[in-house]
Amino acid sequence: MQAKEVYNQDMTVDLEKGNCLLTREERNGMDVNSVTGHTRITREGSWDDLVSLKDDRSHHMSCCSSHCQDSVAKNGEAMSSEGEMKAGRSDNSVGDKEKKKRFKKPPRPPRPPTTSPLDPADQKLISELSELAVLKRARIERMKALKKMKNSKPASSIGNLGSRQESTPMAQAIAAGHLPVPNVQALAQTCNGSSEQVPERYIRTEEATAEEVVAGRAIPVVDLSKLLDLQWSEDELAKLGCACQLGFFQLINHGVPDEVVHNVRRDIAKFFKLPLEAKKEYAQVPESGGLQGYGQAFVFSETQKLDWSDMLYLVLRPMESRDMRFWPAQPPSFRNSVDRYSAESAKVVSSLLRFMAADMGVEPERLLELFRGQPQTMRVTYYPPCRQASKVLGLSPHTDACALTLLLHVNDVQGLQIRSNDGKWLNVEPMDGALVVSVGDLLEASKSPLFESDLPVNSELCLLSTYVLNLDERLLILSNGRYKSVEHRAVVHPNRERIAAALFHQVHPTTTVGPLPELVERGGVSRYRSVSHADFLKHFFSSKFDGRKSHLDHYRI
Ligand SMILES: O=C(O)CCC(=O)C(=O)O
Ligand SMILES: [Fe+2]
Repeated sequence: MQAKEVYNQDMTVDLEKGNCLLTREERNGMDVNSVTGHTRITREGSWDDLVSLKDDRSHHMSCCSSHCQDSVAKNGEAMSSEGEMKAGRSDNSVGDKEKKKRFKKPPRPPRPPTTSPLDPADQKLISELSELAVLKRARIERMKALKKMKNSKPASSIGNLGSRQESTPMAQAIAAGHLPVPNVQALAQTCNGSSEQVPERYIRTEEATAEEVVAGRAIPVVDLSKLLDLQWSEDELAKLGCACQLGFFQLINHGVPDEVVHNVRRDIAKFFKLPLEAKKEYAQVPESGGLQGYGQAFVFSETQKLDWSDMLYLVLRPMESRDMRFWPAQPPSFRNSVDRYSAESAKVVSSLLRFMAADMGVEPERLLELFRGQPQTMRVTYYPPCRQASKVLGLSPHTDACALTLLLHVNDVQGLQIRSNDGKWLNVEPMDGALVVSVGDLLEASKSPLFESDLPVNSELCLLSTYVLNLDERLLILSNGRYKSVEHRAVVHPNRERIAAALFHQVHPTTTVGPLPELVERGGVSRYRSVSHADFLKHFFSSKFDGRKSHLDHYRI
């Protein structure tokens, strides 16, 4: 069964075509952005907001406009030069208007009806020209942006990051200063196609071989359609509660349409198949220590061991935080596919949070308020095959510094492993049609001595849990002390590439994470220090992945 809800429409921007309509969706009192073929910009405000939103994005909208593509269809060269003219148009806008008045084009004669379509060779040529034109436009945009960045101060002045976004993941990563490292996909081609050994910096003998890996123990399965169905809801809620205590589960019947999943998988896979130079159009900007874009992250020293993977990291929500310079325009449907998947996933997360609130005995609306704007980022990780697969790691052990992660296996290659209580690694098999959900650091609570007893968990006990969020002076509990953020890592396959897309869901930037004073007052044990969400992210982005030690334990008292 699919989750169905009624939406009110407000505003839609089609990134591929540059059309702008108004759509707004509300779902159970919370903004939920969703599209069917369009990118939707959901804002509290009005048309004025829409106008001010145009700034950076307008380049992309115009460069990818249907008008532009039309020109390509007729003349590829004309397309690129028109694109370049557009780039410089703003300076001469008055003159242009005058010219337009004087040289008003006569109306086009009606097109004769065409019965015979172009032959396949012509069509292929047209589509190749169109792709080239889009690539060229993207390169121009990127060069302009780089130039702008070089001339401006590093960090806070990058792209469309304003002061309001100081605590976004992107801003934190910029402040952290990640070091650039070689492209692993290219390195893998060299190593796999010859007898060349994998460079020493990738050899992880101690982790990769010393710890035991067990297969065959499945993680829990939660059915969202059952949660939404009164007949099954109670039983399924109990399952969800248990699953969150374990920290990882497979979510089936999640309601994300098959077509949306299919498209995003297809386009992500296509992006990583592009030649290196084309992917680099969207590279991170090392000069500024940026995290967004194509590259790697979490490398802070020249001697640090490196992961056998490349990534594409994008801020997806709130929509005004998007920096389209880093969003691939190849394949042409990439942006639309990611946007639709982002919107559908945000809906899934809202549903899950409601049920989690019910499981914790917390008012759903108050919990959802912490997630307003639905902050969401995406890390797509590409793990090339490696002849010495057992000696490298695709992604070092870590916990996710967010509230909830939705992981999509872009292809069917297994590689995710989670740390079990006995310290062994468990393989997580991708399940057809499922999303892997994991509890992040923000939803974790330390084990309070109270919860080690057999007392039932209810809202009174929630007050005694150790991890809470303080929003605008009001204390709200995010976890009732039961949920767990589990350490996990990714291994690589000896002869198959693997791709996984993780969507991280954060709380609103103004939120403060910290222990509940009542806990201390009532003689409980406070296990974590209070910290602003901004500092929480800052620390996450400035430490290398090192299991739980790297981040969550930093806040333990
Ligand atoms: O590739 C995977 O399966 C895991 C990815 C992951 O843990 C992450 O991106 O945080
Ligand atoms: Fe992760």
